[in-house]
Amino acid sequence: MPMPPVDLSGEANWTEFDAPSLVGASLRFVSGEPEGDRYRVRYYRNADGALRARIWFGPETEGPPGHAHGGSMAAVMDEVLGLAAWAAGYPIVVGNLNVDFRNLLPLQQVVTVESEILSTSGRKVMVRGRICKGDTVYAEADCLCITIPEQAAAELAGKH
Ligand SMILES: CC(C)(COP(=O)(O)OP(=O)(O)OC[C@H]1O[C@@H](n2cnc3c(N)ncnc32)[C@H](O)[C@@H]1OP(=O)(O)O)[C@@H](O)C(=O)NCCC(=O)NCCS
Ligand SMILES: CCCCCCCC(=O)O
Repeated sequence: MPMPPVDLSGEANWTEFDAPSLVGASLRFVSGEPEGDRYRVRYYRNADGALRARIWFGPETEGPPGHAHGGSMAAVMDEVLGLAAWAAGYPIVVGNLNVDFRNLLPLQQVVTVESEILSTSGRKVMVRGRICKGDTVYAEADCLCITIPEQAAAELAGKH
C-alpha cells in the first residue's frame, strides 16, 4: 500500500529551488521518486541563499529496525552538500565526505538538511551540513568539493 502524502513545505522565508534546471535530472538516487517509499525531497534556498532540503526518509531507507540506514543519511549528505556548492556557483564533484552520526533517525518523518559554504581555496570548496529536526541533530557532515572544468560541468549538467 502506498505511503500517504507528506508535508515537505519550507519555512516562510524560503524559496523553492529547482535542482534539475541547474544540474540536470540525473540526481535520481535520492531525489528521483517524489512519491516513492525511499526518499521524498524538496529543495529550497533560505533567506541568505543557502541550500536547504526537506527530506522524508521512507521505509526503503531502513537500517536499524525503524530507523534510517547510515548509508542513506550519507547519500543525502552527498547529494545535498554537493548540490549546495553548485547552487553557490561552483561546478564540482564531491572528493571527500565525512559524516558523524549523532542520533538514530526514526523513519517516516520529515527532517531538514541545512548547508553552508565554509571556505574556498583554489579548486577546493568546503561545505558543511547537518540533518536535523527541531533541536535534534541526526547527522553532521563535512564535504570537500572539487571544481571541475567548464566543459565537464556542462556535460554533467546535461547542457553540452
Ligand atoms: C575529485 C576529483 C575530480 C579530483 O581529481 P583531479 O581533478 O585530478 O584533481 P586533483 O587530484 O589534482 O585534486 C585537486 C585538489 O583537491 C585535492 N583533493 C582531491 N581529492 C581529495 C580528497 N579526496 N581528499 C583531500 N583532498 C583532495 C587535491 O589534493 C588537490 O589539492 P591541491 O590543489 O591543494 O593540490 C577526482 O578524483 C574525481 O573525479 N573523483 C570522483 C568524484 C566522484 O565520483 N564523486 C562522487 C560523485 S559527485
Ligand atoms: C551534477 C550535480 C552533482 C551534485 C552533487 C552530487 C553528489 C554525488 O553524486 O556524489
